[in-house]
Amino acid sequence: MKITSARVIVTSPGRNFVTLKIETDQGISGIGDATLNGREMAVVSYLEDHLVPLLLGRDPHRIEDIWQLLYRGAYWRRGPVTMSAISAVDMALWDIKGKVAGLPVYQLLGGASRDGVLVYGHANGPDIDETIDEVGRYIELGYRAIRVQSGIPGVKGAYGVGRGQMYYEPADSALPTETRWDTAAYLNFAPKLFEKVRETHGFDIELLHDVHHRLTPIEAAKLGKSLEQFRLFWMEDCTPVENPQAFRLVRKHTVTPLAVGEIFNSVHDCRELIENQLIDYIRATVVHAGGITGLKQISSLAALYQVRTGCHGATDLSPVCMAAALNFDLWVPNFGIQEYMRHTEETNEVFPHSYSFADGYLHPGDSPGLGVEIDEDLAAKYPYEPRQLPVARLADGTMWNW
Ligand SMILES: O=C(O)[C@@H](O)[C@@H](O)[C@H](O)[C@H](O)CO
Ligand SMILES: [Mg+2]
Repeated sequence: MKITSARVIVTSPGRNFVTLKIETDQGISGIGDATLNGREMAVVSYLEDHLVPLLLGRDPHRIEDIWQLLYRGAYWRRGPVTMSAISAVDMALWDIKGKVAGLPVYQLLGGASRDGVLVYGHANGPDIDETIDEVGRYIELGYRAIRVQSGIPGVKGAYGVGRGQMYYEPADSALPTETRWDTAAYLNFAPKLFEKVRETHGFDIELLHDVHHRLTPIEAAKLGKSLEQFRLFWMEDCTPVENPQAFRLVRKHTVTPLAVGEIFNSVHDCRELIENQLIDYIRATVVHAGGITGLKQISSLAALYQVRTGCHGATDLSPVCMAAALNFDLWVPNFGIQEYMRHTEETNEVFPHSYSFADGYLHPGDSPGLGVEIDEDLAAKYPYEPRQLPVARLADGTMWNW
């Protein structure tokens, strides 16, 4: 079997997605997600200019060998652009292997370890009352785990608060939107938010919260401590992770479980946090961490330390990534939870898929391969739109972490 073509498709049904399609001499094709939010075209160029020529004529069954070729062969290892490109190739090859075998990819990985994949949805609102109503709506929809984010009085553009219901799209304009950040206001507000959510909705539902890199380690420790009584499933990205040792300080002060890793792109980024048991959930995901092959390396290391997976699943990860993540999640022994931010109808039409939601769980379905396709005619109707993620500044104008 030989790869005869590899094409990059950029489409923007509400937001930008980059998809790689690999075709073979046996008429079987596979697709992979290569979306890097706000930096999409860098990955398009990496794929078209540097990887596609390397793929032509190769045997698509040699997934591991091609992964090693692209990883080692670049000389310049790792980094989000390189690893998103490698991820797309890896996903497309697993898709092809599944289609040849006539099996969903989770069967090739070792089969299902569970009946369904526990997911968490996003409830958010401009203030506490509306956020609490949103949590109620998610409970009615059947969710068992819900991420809660709310607007904060005096903070312009708090992270995680959407402009409409169900969909949250932070990359909202061609040049970054400027938001404000106020740590003191947030630290006062967050415990009040969770107190009200627990008061209204009780303790039977799992609650999660994303701090989105906004705090220093000691502030993060303080927040974790003040939220302990509300028994969060996790507190995410509580402080920037360039220095993993910062998490020692957080850990020393709180038993609120910690989740990190949505911006990681290799097992090496995860190693120090995992080996020192500084986190409870690793958030690396298929599209940014080297595909299913990269994620297998990460989850195997994590399993040794009882760290569980909690793959990133925001809407900037396309349904192709979601399908791959769900095949991985259904198999991976040390699964924790999967993020599930719903895509818009337009996006779902461009990427028809076999995964489905019921009772708080997603299932990848049993279509051969990843269980997702791209409707290329429809995709062509939504041209690329330059969009970047927002930035955040403090009240005095100092640049902060968005
Ligand atoms: O946990 C999450 O889903 C996030 O932190 C994302 O919304 C993140 O901001 C985006 O994926 C950035 O592209
Ligand atoms: Mg996050």
